[in-house]
Amino acid sequence: MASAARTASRAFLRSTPATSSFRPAARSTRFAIPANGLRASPRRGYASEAGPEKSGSSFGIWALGLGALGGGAYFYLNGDSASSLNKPFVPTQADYQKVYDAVAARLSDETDYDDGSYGPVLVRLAWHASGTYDKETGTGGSNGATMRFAPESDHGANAGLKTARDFLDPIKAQFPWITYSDLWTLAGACAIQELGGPTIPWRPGREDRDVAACTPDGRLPDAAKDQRHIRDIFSRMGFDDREMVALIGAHALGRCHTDRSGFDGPWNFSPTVFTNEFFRLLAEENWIQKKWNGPKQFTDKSTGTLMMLPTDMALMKDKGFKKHVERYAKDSDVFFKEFSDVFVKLLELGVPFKTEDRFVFKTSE
Ligand code: HEM
Repeated sequence: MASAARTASRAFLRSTPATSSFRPAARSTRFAIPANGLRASPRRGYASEAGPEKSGSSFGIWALGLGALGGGAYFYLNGDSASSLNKPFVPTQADYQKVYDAVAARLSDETDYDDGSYGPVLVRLAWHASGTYDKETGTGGSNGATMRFAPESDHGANAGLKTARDFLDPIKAQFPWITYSDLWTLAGACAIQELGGPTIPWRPGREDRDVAACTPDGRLPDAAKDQRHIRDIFSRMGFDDREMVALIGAHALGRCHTDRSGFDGPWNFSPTVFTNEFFRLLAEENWIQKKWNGPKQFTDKSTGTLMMLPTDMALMKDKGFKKHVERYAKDSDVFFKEFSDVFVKLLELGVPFKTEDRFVFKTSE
């Protein structure tokens, strides 16, 4: 069970600040909130829960009206249990919450993997799907889910992500109306929330694209490099120093695998709980180069069981980055807030949304 994994993992925490369990008060609301962060009235915006299934013969007019309004309606003509044959299916916030719940349930059921959760690899899938964005050309980003296809699936940086894609296949089969690109990003938001992180307001609207939209290799960061490389890669996506550091704080979750990246080990003692431990350890531990027959990485002097990548260490070498590492190490609430904002931005890069409203999913108990 994910909650059991969480409990076990929390026991590993050495000195997580009390504030690390911070959750914004809005996390349990099911209301849509607009992109500017202000709360909107319930059921406003993207799609009404009173869907067209109920409108019978007026469907044609209804659908035309929706199209004219650019309402982002989806038409799913076969197979969903909720919609009878040949009637359109327009997903509502409640439908996306069902997808969220199914991902959360699967996370909670499938604990016989890595440190007890597929959550970290789902976060990495959402990030690698989105982090190919190039603001100059408008190419890449989460719109398209082109990592389903070679050559993108075979890019070195994406090694191991088939595990995450396969994990989501039964969810896609259960909710065939959702696009892969919406599903992968929704699952990333779900994993952050379910692993104790901040709420990640999310909105639908991504469309799957074909193999022709695959991005060229080399758009994702190379962990062996330095701060210049981090700035090159992340400013191509449109992020500033503060946002770059906040995003890399996702290394609170998961671990490196020798058969994927070549690197080895977790960044902290609670790899299935979202915390600011990555920053605290980066700022406070004594990190030494690991002696091994593998790529250059660093290990903590105290226990020799944790790891940092060269790019993680670069965050402490660079003045512009270091001040944010120290801010986040000191204040978990600030990290949670700024991570949420920038993760939302990452998942939305280059997506031609038709709605301003975002959903805040209810986290499982
Ligand atoms: C300089 C930027 C970054 C570099 C060089 C980098 C590199 C890596 C590497 C080498 C791994 C290990 C992969 C494996 O062996 O399984 C990894 C894992 C991971 N990364 Fe990053 N990463 C970066 C930024 C990010 C960002 C921005 C996020 C999310 C917002 C992220 C989330 C993760 C997660 C959650 C894992 C753990 C996956 C697992 O446990 O399977 N990373 N990263």
